[in-house]
Parts: sequence; C-alpha cells; structure tokens
Amino acid sequence: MALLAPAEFESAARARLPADVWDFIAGGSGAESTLAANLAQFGDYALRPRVLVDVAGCDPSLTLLGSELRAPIGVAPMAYHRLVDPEGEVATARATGRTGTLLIAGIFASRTLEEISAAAEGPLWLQLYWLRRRDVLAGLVERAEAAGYRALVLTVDAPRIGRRLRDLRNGFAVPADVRAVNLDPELMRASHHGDAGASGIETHAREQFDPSLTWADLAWLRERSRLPLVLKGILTAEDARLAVEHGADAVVVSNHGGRQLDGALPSLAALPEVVDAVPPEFPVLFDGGVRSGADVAVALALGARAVLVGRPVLWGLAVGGEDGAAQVLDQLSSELTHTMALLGRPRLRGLDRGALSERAGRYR
Ligand SMILES: Cc1cc2nc3c(=O)[nH]c(=O)nc-3n(C[C@H](O)[C@H](O)[C@H](O)COP(=O)(O)O)c2cc1C
Ligand SMILES: CC(C)CC(=O)C(=O)O
Repeated sequence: MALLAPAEFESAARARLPADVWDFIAGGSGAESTLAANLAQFGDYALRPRVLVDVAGCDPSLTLLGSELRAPIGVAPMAYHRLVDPEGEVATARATGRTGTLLIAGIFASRTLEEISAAAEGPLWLQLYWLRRRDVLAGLVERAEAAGYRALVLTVDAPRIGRRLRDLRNGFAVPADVRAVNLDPELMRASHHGDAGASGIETHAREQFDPSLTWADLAWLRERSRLPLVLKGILTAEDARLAVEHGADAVVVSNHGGRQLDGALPSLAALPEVVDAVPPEFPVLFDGGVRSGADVAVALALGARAVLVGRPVLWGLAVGGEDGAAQVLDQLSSELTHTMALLGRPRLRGLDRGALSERAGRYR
C-alpha cells in the first residue's frame, strides 16, 4: 500500500527495525509524558481559513540565515542515521537536496562531514554537543567550515542525557558497525557498551559532555567561527532573551523530542513566549511532534520561521532509504503548500496568529 503521509511511515519503519533500535528512536525520557504532550499539543489549535483569496501561486520558499530553502522545513539533528539505513546521512543529504529542505547533521553522524557535504546539493548545518574536550570541538568547527557547512547548532538542553527507560531496560548500545566517524573511536568507546540497566548512550554522555557549560562559555565558540550560531533546546522567554544578549543568531524551541527533561512543557506551548521575547526579525525555529503540513502551518502561525522534523525522517529512511526520506520531506512540504492554499494564506508572512483558533479542548 502506498504511504501517502509522513505518519504512515511509522508502522512500516517499526516492522523493519530491531526492537532496541526502534525503542531508541521512538522513546522519550521518564514516563514519556513530554513526548506524548508534544504531539497532543497540536490538537489545541484549529486553522481559520479565509476564502476568495488568490492562491494560484502559493510560495513556501525562504532564506534562513543565508540558506535558501524551497520550504521552511529541515531535518532535526539526529545521531547515527546508519542505524536505519546503510548509507546513513549521505542518503539523508541527497533527500534534502532533492526536496529543497535543510539538513542539520549531528555531531554523532555516522558518515563523515565531508561525505555528507559531497552528497548535499542543498544547505547543511552542523549540530554540536559541548564536549569536555574543547580541542575536539574546535577541530570539528574547522572541518565544518572547510566542508561548506553554513551554521553551527549548539544543543543546550543536554548537560546530561535524559533517563530513557527503554534504553536502560534494553541495555542499548550503538552497534559496532555504526560509528560516530567524525570523532576519535577512543572518545566514543562507551556508546558501544550497553548492559541490562545501563545505556551506552547515557554512560558515554556522562563521560564526554561538559555539564559545567554556561552562557559565558559561548564566547569561546564564537571566537572560533564566523558561522551563524543557533542554540537548540530553548523553552522559556528568559533563556530566549539571554540567547539574544549573548549573540546567538537564532534559537530552536525544542524539548529534544521529549527525550530530555520529562515533564518539560510541550514545545508548541513554549513557542509563543519565546517568539514574544525576541526581536521581531530574530529567527525562532521549532521542533517536536511535527507530523503533517498542517502541523508545520500551526508552528509557523505561532511565529516559528521554520520547523525541524526528527523521527519521521528516520521512518522514511528506514522504509526506503534516500527515496523514503525524500518522500516524507516532500509530503510535508506539499501538505504545507496545500494547507496554505486552503487556508487562504499564499505567503509565509501571511501565516500569523490570525490563522489559528485556540481552545482548551481538542480539535484533532
Ligand atoms: C534517534 C534520535 C536521535 C537524536 N539525536 C540528537 C542529537 O544527536 N542531537 C540533538 O541535538 N538532538 C537529537 N535528537 C533530537 C532531535 O533533534 C529533535 O529535537 C527531536 O527529534 C524533534 O522531535 P520529533 O522527533 O518529534 O520531530 C535526536 C532525536 C532522535 C529521535
Ligand atoms: C547519541 C545521543 C546523545 C543523541 C541524542 O541526542 C538523542 O538520542 O536524543
């Protein structure tokens, strides 16, 4: 049966993946309440269509921090795409190139930064975790600039890894043939050793991530690169203001797909306060629970400049490699155009809060 919408890829992907890999991808932290809330929160909004508007030429294209995109959609940074497809991030890069969307490669990419950029026709950004080894971080930044990456995305919601009960129960370890090839194997060793009650991912982060990082440290990264700096994992107006004060070029409103602080607010609920706290032209990106073009429209109407999509892209990759990932991205972007047409908002600028109706009950 043809898979006609991003959400339709989920069960097909699950059927193809080993159970522990599925759990690593699908899971959240703690009781997974934030994970569930991310999805449910979209149900608080209905779209308010306007009629008799000329929608003959709907245009979802934009330029984001100098990157030209055919749609305000990007692939959220995710570790180890080779967990689901042998080509890994190279396949994802071809898929984003084909669909005019953005790829944010993760620091734990399972293909080299150079392989990914050679495969990419469209813009690429690089996500970083702040490692204790700053020399390693500096080396990655230099390589990313040389390979044509156009922005750095520092993930700030992970001084330690959330308690992901599925991974702890499964003793999840990254399989030996899937490697974070951009980092020294010695630095990654712990990721490959799980045990009942201990996740390799968690042990590794405890060893290698620097939990003492503060706002003052951002200057160190700034000094090492002229690339725009994006902070990922902002959920409050207070931190949004600090991000602006410390010279960030954009923020991503995100709770890490419900994988970090369980009980944190759904990212869609945090979006308006962040948008209201920053200057009007400051780009606010959004991720968490985006599963359809209508979801993209809701996030944009609440003030996001673009959305990032996580799990659905891995579902597409698991089901059909490059083609599967491209289908998911293509469906999201054509659903968005379709939504803009039926909503009577042919331009992204026209997607504002007037396009939404909000109430405490559930619409969807
Ligand atoms: C398998 C997986 C791996 C991830 N790895 C990273 C990562 O390395 N760095 C990061 O900043 N976020 C990572 N994330 C979080 C995503 O960037 C994103 O915030 C989240 O998946 C968005 O929610 P969604 O999956 O509901 O779209 C990961 C998420 C998943 C599902
Ligand atoms: C390897 C992990 C630290 C990647 C991550 O951020 C995640 O799984 O959410």
